[in-house]
Amino acid sequence: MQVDVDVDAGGRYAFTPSLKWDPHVEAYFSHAYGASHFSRVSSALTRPSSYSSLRVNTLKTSTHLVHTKLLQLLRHQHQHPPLISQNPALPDVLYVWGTGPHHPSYHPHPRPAVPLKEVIVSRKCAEAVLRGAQIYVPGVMACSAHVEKGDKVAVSVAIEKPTHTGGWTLGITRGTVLHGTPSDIRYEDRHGLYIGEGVAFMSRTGIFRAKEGIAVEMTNRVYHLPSFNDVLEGEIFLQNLPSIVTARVLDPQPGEKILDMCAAPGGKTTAIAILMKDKGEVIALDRSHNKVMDILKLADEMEIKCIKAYKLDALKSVNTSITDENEVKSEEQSVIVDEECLDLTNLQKDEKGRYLSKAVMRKRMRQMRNGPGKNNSKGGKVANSKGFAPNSFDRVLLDAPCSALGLRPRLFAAEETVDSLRRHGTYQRRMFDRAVQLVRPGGVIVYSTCTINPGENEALVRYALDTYGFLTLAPQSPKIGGPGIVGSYRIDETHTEEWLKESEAELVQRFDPVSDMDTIGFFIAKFMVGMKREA
Ligand SMILES: C[S@@+](CC[C@H](N)C(=O)[O-])C[C@H]1O[C@@H](n2cnc3c(N)ncnc32)[C@H](O)[C@@H]1O
Repeated sequence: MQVDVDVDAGGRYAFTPSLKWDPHVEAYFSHAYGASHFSRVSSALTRPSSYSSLRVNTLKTSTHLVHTKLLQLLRHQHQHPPLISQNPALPDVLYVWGTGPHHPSYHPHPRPAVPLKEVIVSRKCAEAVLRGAQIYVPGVMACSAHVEKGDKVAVSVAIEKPTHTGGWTLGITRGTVLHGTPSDIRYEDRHGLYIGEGVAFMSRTGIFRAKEGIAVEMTNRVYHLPSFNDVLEGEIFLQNLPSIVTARVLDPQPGEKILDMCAAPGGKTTAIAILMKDKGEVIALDRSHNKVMDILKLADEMEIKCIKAYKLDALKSVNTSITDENEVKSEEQSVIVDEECLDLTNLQKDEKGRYLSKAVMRKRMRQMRNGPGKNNSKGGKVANSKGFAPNSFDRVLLDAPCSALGLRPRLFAAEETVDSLRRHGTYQRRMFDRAVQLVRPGGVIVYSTCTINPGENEALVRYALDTYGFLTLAPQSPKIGGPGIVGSYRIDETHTEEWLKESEAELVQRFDPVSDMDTIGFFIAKFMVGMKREA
């Protein structure tokens, strides 16, 4: 009989990650948070939250009913089912509690002195595994020789390292053989980066030959978070607590017209529509075709009718030349055409019988090809929009694309520099300008991000209030997060980034990964729009 043995000499098989930052970014964040608090934030980011929050689709069911169904399901699946709890401030939300960190014991090879069988996964794969996922084929980078289906394997993570040219790389050729000895690739680097033990679902050869599928099923994890794939589809949505709060802060009312400027995959869009009891109009934009498809799919699953999703660059969302602000330009019908299979040697004719040049033929094919191809587009119908007339929305949500430095668990952050963080800020200000144009006087704008970077949060609020005299910060309900950051930071001789004034700090919500709420890092600001004057 094989026994669990703690093979962990010297903490090699522990999980004790530490997040590396660009030194200038670290200095900037240490100034904003204080060095010791930032060090705790940095460490909290490497762990998943201790619970998953589920938002109930109250159009289809009730929180009580979902609670009962989940209890049954979890009791059926687990010997010690996870705890489920509720927050009185958020009646449509259930928390399902995970456990960890655990210290798995790894099974040694049956023959003494033969090293453990091991698998190294990519950093992104490991982050998903820490959130409860299994290991899929593309995530495996290296594997011991002779791993067979059913073998137990110790799973560690390879994290990016700097290249000579200033970039970052995992530095492992996919398919590398591991010997379990110090001569192995990244042997020292993986010390303290073991995320658990699993059972190989395929042999080593299968793992590197297959294109998809589960490669390793995790059986013994550092963190246990229940997975809700395909569970109560359409009735629940797995969503971070601050995102749930954001939709409530927007406070959409039935019958209103709402714009969600950066909407995919539709978590907040659907939350907004449910709060409106599916009455009114929620316009959801995203610039990616596939992501608009995701919004439509989610709305369909949840049986929500009031959402209209369009593929549109939010920077081009203001159209001063149209009066019918919902006018739709065209519908892209999915046609799957594989360019490589089309014979470009046979010249084709246009509608008037003229021969087309190869360049025109290629362009036409590209336009037709919505199936999986070079643009990776999913098949399906997505509407384009010409944009919307100024002042045409009661409320606008700008859940901006951002550096995402609040997302957890995160095992690598050093790719962001002070310059790249500033570029996010510039992009967000341009988007915010469009939000200001599109909302009606008397309306509301909510701005949110999932980053801990004050340059994308408090600095945006400073820009908004200093640029648009008709905007004021509005109190938020529910208020679960903490205050914003007050002060400024001198980035260089020519540029100082200004954050909030004392009187403004309590009006925004900052979700701190270190706080008792144990959430992702997140920021919400709510603006009331007065009578508009030119900025
Ligand atoms: C933070 S995510 C939005 C998450 C979403 N609000 C939710 O809660 O499910 C940001 C989204 O902005 C989209 N995006 C980025 N730039 C954009 C642009 N210029 N116009 C429209 N969408 C954009 C990205 O494709 C991404 O889906």
